[in-house]
Amino acid sequence: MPLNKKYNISWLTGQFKESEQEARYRESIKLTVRRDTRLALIIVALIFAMFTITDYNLLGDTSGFYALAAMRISVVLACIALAVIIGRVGCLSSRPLLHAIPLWILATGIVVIIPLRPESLLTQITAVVVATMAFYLLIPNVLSIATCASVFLSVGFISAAVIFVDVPITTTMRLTLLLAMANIVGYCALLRLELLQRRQFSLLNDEREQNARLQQEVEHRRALEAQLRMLAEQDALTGLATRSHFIKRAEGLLRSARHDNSAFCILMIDIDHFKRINDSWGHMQGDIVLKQVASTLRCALREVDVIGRFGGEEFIVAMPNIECQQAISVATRLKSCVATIELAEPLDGISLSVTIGIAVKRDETMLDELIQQADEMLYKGKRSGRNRVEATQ
Ligand SMILES: Nc1nc2c(ncn2[C@@H]2O[C@H](COP(=O)(O)OP(=O)(O)OP(=O)(O)O)[C@@H](O)[C@H]2O)c(=O)[nH]1
Repeated sequence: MPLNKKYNISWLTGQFKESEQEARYRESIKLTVRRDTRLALIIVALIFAMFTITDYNLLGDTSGFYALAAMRISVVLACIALAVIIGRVGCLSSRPLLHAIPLWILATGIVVIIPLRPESLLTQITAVVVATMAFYLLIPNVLSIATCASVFLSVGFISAAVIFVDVPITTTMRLTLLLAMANIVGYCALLRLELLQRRQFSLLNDEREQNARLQQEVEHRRALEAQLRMLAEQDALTGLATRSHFIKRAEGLLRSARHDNSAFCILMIDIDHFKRINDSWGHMQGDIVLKQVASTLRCALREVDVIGRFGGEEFIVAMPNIECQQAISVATRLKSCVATIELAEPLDGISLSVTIGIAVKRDETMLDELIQQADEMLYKGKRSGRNRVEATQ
């Protein structure tokens, strides 16, 4: 699809067909238009003022020269005043008719020269052609207004030439043709420029929208990734580490312990007769007990200890820098903490207990061996009557 059609740009005016889109575009070029308008006004004022020298050469110290000079000074002052106002309060690019005031002033100024200096007609023709080009390309404005101002200048100039200089018909026709050509070239050049700028604006907007969508997608994916990571690392019921995440972290602790030749223990903790709670009060109440035991154990451990849910009502702890006797004391404390848990209704009155098996690192013991040893100690404790701590020798 052609870009003009895709972006809804009129091929005749070079503007967006939708007024809102056009307003957005104008807003985006406001600063550039302001800067360019001021610059153009100052340049035009300087050029217009410079012609006073040729006026003096032609007219000398006459009243005609002073009338012309006064007119030139008014135009130059009007241009400078406008440049200052635009610098202070911003330009009127959103109101093209008002924004075109400099064009009307200049066009009128050029046309007024003819009755004041009829003999300079030939020189003025060049000035009108240059001014027409400047109206289209130098002084920023929308195509339709630039065209109106340029046509006003051309028609005004030809009319003044016919009325005040009395040019022959053939010269008038040549002049008309020349100015018509200048207008057509200026119109086509500005139309092309307007189309290109609006296409560029639309492409840039498309790119920005795509980037924003991409950014959203990236953020969404990141959030999903974090959610997945949490699901993989954190047990949904108790908030403790999942079995796989525990193994990963415990491996790291054991590696460091081997490297530093420091102590390391594994504790396997199992709630006693948990099935009875489920059977008597249902799984929902069982879940509440699991959560409470998990948070009690977590709070009773050090920051460096890693605790995970190994499965069902079984928890596992990796403890770095702790010797067997200290581990037994910790396990005994954990047992007491669990025993003091006060359950809410309907479980109030039930006292909980846990059995704990401890395995202590020997020189080259692997993690799975330690877990197995802790498990054996746990079942030794269960067989010996529960609510106990058993450790490898
Ligand atoms: N509510 C709840 N129960 C669970 C969950 N996971 C496992 N269980 C239950 O935990 C119970 C474990 O029972 P057992 O292995 O016989 O152990 P126990 O009753 O604690 O007996 P001992 O360990 O020998 O003292 C079973 O009833 C399982 O259904 C869970 O996520 N929520």
